[in-house]
Amino acid sequence: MNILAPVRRDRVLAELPQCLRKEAALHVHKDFHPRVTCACQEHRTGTVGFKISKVIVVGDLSVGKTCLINRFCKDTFDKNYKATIGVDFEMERFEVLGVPFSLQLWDTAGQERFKCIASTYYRGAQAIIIVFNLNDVASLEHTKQWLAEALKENDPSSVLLFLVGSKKDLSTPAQYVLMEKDALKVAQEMKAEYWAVSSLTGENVREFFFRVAALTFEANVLAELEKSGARRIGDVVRIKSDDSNLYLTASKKKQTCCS
Ligand SMILES: Nc1nc2c(ncn2[C@@H]2O[C@H](COP(=O)(O)OP(=O)(O)OP(=O)(O)O)[C@@H](O)[C@H]2O)c(=O)[nH]1
Repeated sequence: MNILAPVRRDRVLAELPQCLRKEAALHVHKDFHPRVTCACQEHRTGTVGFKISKVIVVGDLSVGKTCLINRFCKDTFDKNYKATIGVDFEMERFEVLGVPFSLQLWDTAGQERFKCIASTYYRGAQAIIIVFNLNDVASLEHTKQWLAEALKENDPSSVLLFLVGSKKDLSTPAQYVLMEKDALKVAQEMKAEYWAVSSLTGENVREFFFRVAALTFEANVLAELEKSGARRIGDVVRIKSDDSNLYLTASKKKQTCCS
């Protein structure tokens, strides 16, 4: 019995959404990994279509975590601040390369007094979104601490990281350029993919969550193929690439089929 809501037509991904900045991206390939595309075509994605992947959203109080999730999931924006007490979550259903895929987006409290409740929900995340305010440099500085706390509960070698600058509508172009320079450095150090968004105008919000869904899906399918013994020597490995700041890379030999 399928108890999940059907996938909305505007949540269908037939192509890999591109990164915002090549300098700080999880990878810059134009398409999904060929083995992932092939596995989807051949209906060999195992349990991926039935799984729900957990994504946690962390960051300082009032940086705009709730607004970011609400803009994407409900297409709403509330200008009044209401602190998140503990946690809250939203489910989002996608269809990626014809395969259903679900994300559970966990909105956590940034306020110190609610943090200890929130941190008990960090475990088991496949992706961590660390949000800072593009107009508040302290909130960028604090992202390292948020990451460290979230990683205490998760496997740093397999979790996908995203560093998101919020409230882009409040920055002048000149201020934005300066902040982006610092944010790219932080993202590179963390091995996170960088995004800048505005929940007020909606700029980049959909693109960002589609990218999160696509990369989480890709990682899930690759893990599933590996589990089912389909992995070949020289295939996808998670490496640190010093020259290019790319965090996921594929083999030099391009594969045309994954059978
Ligand atoms: N101008 C502008 N304001 C924003 C944006 N995103 C959020 N805000 C405002 O910032 C305030 C805080 O937003 P929230 O989304 O509640 O912040 P939060 O990070 O969830 O806060 P905590 O729950 O305390 O952790 C609210 O008044 C929002 O209206 C944005 O993109 N642009």
